[in-house]
Amino acid sequence: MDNIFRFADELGPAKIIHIYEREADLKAIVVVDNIDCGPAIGGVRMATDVTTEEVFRLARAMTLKNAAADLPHGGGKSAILADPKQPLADKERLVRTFARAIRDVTEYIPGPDMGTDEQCMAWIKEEIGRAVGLPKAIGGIPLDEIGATGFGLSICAEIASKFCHLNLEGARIVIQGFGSVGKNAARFLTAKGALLIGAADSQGTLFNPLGIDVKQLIKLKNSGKSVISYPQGDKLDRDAVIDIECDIWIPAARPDIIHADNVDRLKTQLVISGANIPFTEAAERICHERNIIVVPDFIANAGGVICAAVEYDGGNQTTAFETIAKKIRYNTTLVLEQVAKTGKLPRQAAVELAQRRICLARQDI
Ligand SMILES: NC(=O)c1ccc[n+]([C@@H]2O[C@H](COP(=O)([O-])OP(=O)(O)OC[C@H]3O[C@@H](n4cnc5c(N)ncnc54)[C@H](O)[C@@H]3O)[C@@H](O)[C@H]2O)c1
Repeated sequence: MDNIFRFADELGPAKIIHIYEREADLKAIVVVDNIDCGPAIGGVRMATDVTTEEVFRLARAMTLKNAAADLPHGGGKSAILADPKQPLADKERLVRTFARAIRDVTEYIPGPDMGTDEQCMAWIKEEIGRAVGLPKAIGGIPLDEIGATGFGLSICAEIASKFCHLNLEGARIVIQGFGSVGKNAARFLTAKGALLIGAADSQGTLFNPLGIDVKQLIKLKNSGKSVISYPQGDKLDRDAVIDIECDIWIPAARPDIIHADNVDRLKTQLVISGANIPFTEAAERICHERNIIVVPDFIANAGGVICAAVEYDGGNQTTAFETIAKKIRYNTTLVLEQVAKTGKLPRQAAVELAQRRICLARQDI
């Protein structure tokens, strides 16, 4: 038989639950990884092909992200094994059945993730009284609409740029992935004086060394078009975004985009990780050796979950922005100071920061 305790280590996971509800044909996995800092917050993913191992890895990432952000929350994640594009009435039935099935797992607070949205969270909240990432009408802070994660990335870039003697005013930025995270990172960074010179989506790359009008590009994207429909500038293929020389490169698309075989193509001083695990371990190490600072995902992109935690605590949008700025400013400084002092990899310094906070929380129990 499979070793069901194969993931167990000093942090968790506290619980792995497999749910099968025959009548609704619900198949789901819940991993509550660590609750030393408080009840676990983590998204509900809906996809047909998620494995227990993947849910565990995502839950562990939330443990580190929430602890690093010093939130009163542990890490968890869940998955409903189903097609997220099924008819809405069927999706609602499934999500509500899932909610009722986790009613007593009170140490897990569900949030939105790939394949679920604020409407799904509203159904869960109605069933069991707990969920984050809710619609505005029922007290939620619309984190994608306000650009919570992109805002956090801009704060992170502001601090990190000082560690590579870069002036954000006039800094050339390139963004891979122009969705919710990428668009808002561009919006907040250009408001601080940076110049967007490259942006890519799944259709291709737009390059304009003179600068791209971010408002116009966002309007174009929101109307359903690709970045390559922007009138001025060169239109290149999708992965050409990796080759554009710039000061700050922001991955905001998918995991494992930069690896040992393509990392040498990057010509930048600073990487602010918007996507989750956009660089492989080897690529992060190579960047470190080449003096390119790569700020780890769970430090840079914590804006969304910080916003969710503020919402859970009854706060509003203003409090969310203030809290994101304060926490990301503080953590980016702590991590990069450690790197400068010890020569450690930024990810190692960030993991140690998260682990220290979990240890402290344990002592308080
Ligand atoms: N939304 C959040 O608040 C949040 C928080 C933390 C982490 N993340 C992570 O950030 C990433 C982006 O999230 P999002 O919410 O912006 O998603 P999104 O779906 O809104 O946008 C993704 C964008 O990436 C583009 N893309 C996909 N594959 C690409 C490729 N190979 N090359 C270039 N562009 C590509 C898509 O065309 C799209 O423009 C994901 O990895 C997500 O897990 C999101």
